[in-house]
Amino acid sequence: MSRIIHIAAALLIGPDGKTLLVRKRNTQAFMQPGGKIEPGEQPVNALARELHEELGVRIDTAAAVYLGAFSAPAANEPGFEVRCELFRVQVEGAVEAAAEIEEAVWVDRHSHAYLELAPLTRDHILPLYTAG
Ligand SMILES: Nc1nc2c([nH]c(=O)n2[C@H]2C[C@H](O)[C@@H](COP(=O)(O)OP(=O)(O)OP(=O)(O)O)O2)c(=O)[nH]1
Repeated sequence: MSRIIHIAAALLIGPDGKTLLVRKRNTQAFMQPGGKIEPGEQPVNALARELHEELGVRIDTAAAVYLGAFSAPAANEPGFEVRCELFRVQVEGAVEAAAEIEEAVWVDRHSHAYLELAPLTRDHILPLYTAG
């Protein structure tokens, strides 16, 4: 039976409609900003905490739109599945890669073709973004 990692993550949309992907230190694949939900923590609060730690972004949790739960093989932990509570979050100001984020890139519907993507992002979240 596969082991499950529960995360909260963002489909983060910038002022020009592009979406943000991040790559963590010592890893290759780009993925959604976000991270693990701590015991007893509401997913949207986990998301707000992670976005602040990783990108210096403060979000209004009431304005985050819940898009559903999505699962895929975990990118950086072989044998694990990631289960993601996904929220659409609009940001207006600048974002700044911090903590374990090595790189953050804004992509549009066409410009992500050359990036190595985590399965969840590649198979579920970017298709949702592209269709939207
Ligand atoms: N944040 C995030 N993690 C993802 C995505 N896709 C995916 O497979 N994962 C995996 C990578 C990791 O195995 C796990 C998230 O763990 P993490 O270590 O980044 O989370 P965290 O920031 O809470 O870290 P920590 O508390 O363990 O330090 O989920 C995604 O789109 N976003």
